[in-house]
Amino acid sequence: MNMLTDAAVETALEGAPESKAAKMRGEKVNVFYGGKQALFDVSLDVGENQVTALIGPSGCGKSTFLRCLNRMNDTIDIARVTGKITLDDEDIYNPRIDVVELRARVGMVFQKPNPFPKSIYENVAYGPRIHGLASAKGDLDGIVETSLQKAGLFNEVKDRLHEPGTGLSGGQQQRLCIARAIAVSPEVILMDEPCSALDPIATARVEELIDELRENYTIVIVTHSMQQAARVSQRTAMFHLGNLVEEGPTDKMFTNPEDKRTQDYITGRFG
Ligand SMILES: Nc1ncnc2c1ncn2[C@@H]1O[C@H](COP(=O)(O)OP(=O)(O)OP(=O)(O)O)[C@@H](O)[C@H]1O
Repeated sequence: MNMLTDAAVETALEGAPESKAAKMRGEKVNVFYGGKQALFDVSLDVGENQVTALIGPSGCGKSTFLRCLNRMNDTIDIARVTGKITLDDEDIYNPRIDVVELRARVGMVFQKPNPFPKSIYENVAYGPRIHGLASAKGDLDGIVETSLQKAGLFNEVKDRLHEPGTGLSGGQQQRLCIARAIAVSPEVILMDEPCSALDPIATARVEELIDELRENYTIVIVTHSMQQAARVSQRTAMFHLGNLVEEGPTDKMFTNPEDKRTQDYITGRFG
């Protein structure tokens, strides 16, 4: 006899740790900087419309893995990547892939807010303009406004769109960088310690924003803050010395990890 009614199954599934279809997938990824290997056979799925946090002690390879996801490691002469990384099942290291287009689909937000030395408007308009996403000035205005709105910044800057982006506070500058990433309609947003230069209030604002953004985007975030990983992510991946130690639902990783290294790291015994 089937003991579970449909409603009970639904409830059980709702309560189950979120495991979503992979938007991106790394398979046996190795990265070398010259003769030094920084990642060893890392296989990790990035679920669609969720936040995946990459954690682990300094130098364990979190940023290196993140940079593989939009081929930012290509910009480092001595870096060499082997293995396979897919976006919607397409190999992003295939020579036919247009890297500029890839980086529009897989955008990036860096540790230190880095607005261009241009107006707030131009910071956001630049990407859509070079990617030909707006055919008329009105379209571009619309993209700029929507992107700033999605980044939770529009109300704060709507009266000074033509003033320099560098004149904003650190937290506002980081949200401007998020608006700039959103403006080219990415599918995935990579964030490398996006709050490390921000004060607690600006951090809380960006964390709220990350939570809102996952409805429409897939997000991968590198963070040194265990609290941040616990607050914003649904999945967490723990790295150590270039290896992926384990990955799983964030709740489980922080309450009942499988590996002693994860346990030691989250309880502050090393790192
Ligand atoms: N451009 C580079 N050239 C040479 N070695 C590098 C380069 N970038 C990273 N590495 C090395 O690769 C390893 C992994 O570095 P990575 O920056 O990915 O670690 P991380 O976990 O993000 O560290 P952190 O938390 O300190 O930012 C380290 O040993 C680092 O020294």
